[in-house]
Amino acid sequence: MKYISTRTGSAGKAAPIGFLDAVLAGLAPDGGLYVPETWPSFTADEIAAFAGKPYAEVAADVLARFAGHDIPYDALLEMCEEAYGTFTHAATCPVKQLRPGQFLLELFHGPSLAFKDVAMQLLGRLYDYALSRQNRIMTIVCATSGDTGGAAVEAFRGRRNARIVALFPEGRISEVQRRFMTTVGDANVACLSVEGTFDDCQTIVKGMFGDDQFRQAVDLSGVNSINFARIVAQAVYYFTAAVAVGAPRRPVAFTVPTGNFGDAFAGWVAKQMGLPIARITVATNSNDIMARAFEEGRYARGVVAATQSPAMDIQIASNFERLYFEAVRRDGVETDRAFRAFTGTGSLDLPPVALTTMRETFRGVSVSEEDTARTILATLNETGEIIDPHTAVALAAANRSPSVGDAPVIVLSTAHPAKFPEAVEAATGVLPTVPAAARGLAGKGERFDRLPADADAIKAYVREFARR
Ligand SMILES: Cc1ncc(COP(=O)(O)O)c(C=O)c1O
Ligand SMILES: N[C@@H](CCOP(=O)(O)O)C(=O)O
Repeated sequence: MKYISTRTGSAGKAAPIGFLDAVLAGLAPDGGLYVPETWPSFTADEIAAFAGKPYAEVAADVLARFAGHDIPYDALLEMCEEAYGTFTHAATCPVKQLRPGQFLLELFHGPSLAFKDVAMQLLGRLYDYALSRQNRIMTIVCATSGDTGGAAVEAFRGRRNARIVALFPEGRISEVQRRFMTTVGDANVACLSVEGTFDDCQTIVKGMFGDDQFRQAVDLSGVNSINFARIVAQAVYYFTAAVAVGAPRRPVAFTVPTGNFGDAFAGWVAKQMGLPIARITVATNSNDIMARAFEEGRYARGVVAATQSPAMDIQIASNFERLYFEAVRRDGVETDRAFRAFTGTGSLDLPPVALTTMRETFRGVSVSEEDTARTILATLNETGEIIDPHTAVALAAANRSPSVGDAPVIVLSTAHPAKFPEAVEAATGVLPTVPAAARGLAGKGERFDRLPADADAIKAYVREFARR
């Protein structure tokens, strides 16, 4: 299995590469994102056979379709078993019924209490596998609106073959999110509070990949959802959840709280692989670029607003480029043109045929702050569940969306409410119970630096860190 860039055929000319090379590369040298040359698939019988299997086995089966000959199956299975052994729930990502036909997929039982752990715990092990064989130490730089950073720090802290720098937007993430990153003492971890938005951090990280000299000097890698392994690992829970509620015998629908569009795109990947997904509802807060794109046919950047679901305060959704590439029939030259134009003007009109293709799977719903808070309260009153504000955005969107036939709706619950105690308390008057992973964070000393959103200053910081 080879991987190509979404800008394949453009002047940048990125050559097809294998799975592990694509994992370590982050962004392609032409600025595009890696996708497999063809999408592998499962038969309905193979999908049905996932029912009742341990999560780690399903993960290894899905990953094996993408890893090709790069990693033997036994090694993959061992990595998956180790990765999901760090989760505190026996089912790893359990499905819980909320109401008739409506389910929550709990993705927050990992070490940093957010869905990012599902992929990141695996990535830590994939990097070890690849880099120890190459006797190489890479520098990972990740941009975070709160959760990717904590999960990445948890996954890579103390590893010999990687060092990690997490950039987070100053004052725009919750205290618990920040402490998951800043309270670890490991020498291979650095955290940087950036005076800007998540979009500023993400643009700076992408710019680093475009700077050949810098990329080589620090041996740069990226674990944001630009990394294709993140997407594959996140596709796994679409299979396990769908099978738990009756797929492939019947189609299912998903509602996904969305920022960078990695998680929703992972659902699209599962559909490509044969999972009968009737619809993926993309739920956003008031940073609604993705909801507007599907509803209005125009992908247009707005100004980032701070909300009670801060991890979704994003106005440039990296993974939309992967969907666009597919919707324009894998025309890399057109994708390159479109996303260069978007970078320049901040807006992109979707070609009608591409929009029609996207709407075969996706619809967008934007949810207000009031509706988010109301949903947290109503869910507690009606079901006894305390949900976090990101999950509430998705649940509010699901409650507002017409059903697709009798397809059950699975709402992705992407973070533990204890990561956002202020928002939960404001909505309900109740503080969520703090799980063991977050206990004691408040009493630990923090270690982070501060810089303006200046690419050169941040590159100099990363260079210095990589030299240590
Ligand atoms: C808790 C939570 N929910 C939802 C999202 C949005 O996911 P994505 O960026 O994959 O769209 C994020 C950030 O990625 C998050 O941290
Ligand atoms: N919401 C994310 C933003 C980065 O998303 P990623 O999936 O591309 O890593 C966060 O919490 O950091």
